[in-house]
Amino acid sequence: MQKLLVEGGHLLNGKVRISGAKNSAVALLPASILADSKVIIEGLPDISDVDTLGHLLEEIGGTVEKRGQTLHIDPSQMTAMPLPNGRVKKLRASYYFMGAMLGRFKEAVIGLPGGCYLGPRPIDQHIKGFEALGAKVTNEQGAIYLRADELTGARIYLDVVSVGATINIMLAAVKAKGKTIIENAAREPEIIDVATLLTSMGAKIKGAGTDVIRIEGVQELTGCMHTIIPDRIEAGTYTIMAAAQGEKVLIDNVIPQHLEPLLAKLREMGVQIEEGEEQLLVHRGGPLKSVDIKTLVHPGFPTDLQQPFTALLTKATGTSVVTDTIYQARFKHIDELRRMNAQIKVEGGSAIVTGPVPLEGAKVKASDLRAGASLIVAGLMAKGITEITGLEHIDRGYSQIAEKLSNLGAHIWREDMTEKEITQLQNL
Ligand SMILES: CC(=O)N[C@H]1[C@@H](OP(=O)(O)OP(=O)(O)OC[C@H]2O[C@@H](n3ccc(=O)[nH]c3=O)[C@H](O)[C@@H]2O)O[C@H](CO)[C@@H](O)[C@@H]1O
Ligand SMILES: C=C(OP(=O)(O)O)C(=O)O
Repeated sequence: MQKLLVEGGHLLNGKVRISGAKNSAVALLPASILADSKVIIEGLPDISDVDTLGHLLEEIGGTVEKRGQTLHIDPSQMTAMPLPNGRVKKLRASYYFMGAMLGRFKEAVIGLPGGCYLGPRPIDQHIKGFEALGAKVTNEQGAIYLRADELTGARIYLDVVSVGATINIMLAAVKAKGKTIIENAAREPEIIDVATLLTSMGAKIKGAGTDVIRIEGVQELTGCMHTIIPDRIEAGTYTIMAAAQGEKVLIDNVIPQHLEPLLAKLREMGVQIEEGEEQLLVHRGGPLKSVDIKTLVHPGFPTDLQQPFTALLTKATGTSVVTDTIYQARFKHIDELRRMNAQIKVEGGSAIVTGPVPLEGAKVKASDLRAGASLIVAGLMAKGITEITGLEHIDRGYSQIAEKLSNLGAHIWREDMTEKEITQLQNL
């Protein structure tokens, strides 16, 4: 087991290249199940969620070959192998095996997913969608059993705007008989990316990226090649790091339009940002001003950037109010930031940040992926050394984060934990 050490106070300079999007990758890999021949996905991030999904594809009989950042997936020999336990629990996106296996085999057994604990994360809208398409769905001892004699297109109105439900229903519907309409669909760029892959495979999908998606079922889907979009949350995280501790940082391989709500807030704080076609240049400016943020469904401020942004707000002058309307309890990073001297209180479902305060290095634990990013942002600014444990969360979603930050001039490195430290951590 390892920990991450960050010696704060060093200015960031230079260029960082953004990897492929985690939340696309984790849907694109399961989508390959629907094809009858080889699917090639280029530009994948080097993260443990991708490795885990690759192993799950192998568990059901697929052949998965990694060549650099490209995966060659041969789904032709896959079967409806039940996956009630094991790796499915290591991440959230294993739920996409439900839609993809139901679409191909008309049956699936998938254990309830894991992923970041951000308060309750129900999947009732996924199940409502599968049932509307004709599947019988039961929950037996923590695994979801799905079976259909035939899948038939349906009109499905999502009661909650959900990324996972939108993609999962698309996966199940592309081979259903007739037309499916998903209303009140989520509009994230990752949904468009998955629809692009499915369309290259032969699916007929219109409206991905809007709140009404229309799918005309087809009988066969074939192999294809697809290049993933850049990770807007990773790009946003580095933009926040540059605002926190950068001198002149170029963020490369980014689609600036995907980051508009973040960029607007950073500019409101006084951060100088230049936008190129696929790049952002973040300059060191004067003192930062406090701002309020409220996370919303896309295209609002993304919940996945709330935690790293909260760390940046400790540097801003004044009081900032952070409200997460997607995950009201996504505040596990706050106690850890407080250990580093941050002045933040959670009141009435919002975090209230008072700044500026000089942060101090401390021993802290990442409770989830973006809490980890938040602690790294804080560690870069803090006086002294910050020791971060819980790296398994950070590694789910950030490709080579220590290497990328070291290249920008940060003093950050991994160390093996001693037996004593591991025992102490397990007893926490
Ligand atoms: C793998 C992946 O892509 N993860 C992202 C995805 O998660 P995920 O797909 O799990 O998130 P959803 O968009 O489904 O969740 C949005 C909200 O809807 C609620 N809900 C969702 C489904 C459902 O059936 N019932 C229900 O009530 C959730 O509890 C949450 O409050 O979108 C989240 C919101 O942008 C991001 O934080 C995650 O990074
Ligand atoms: C919450 C996240 O991921 P997941 O849905 O995979 O747990 C995230 O990426 O911030």
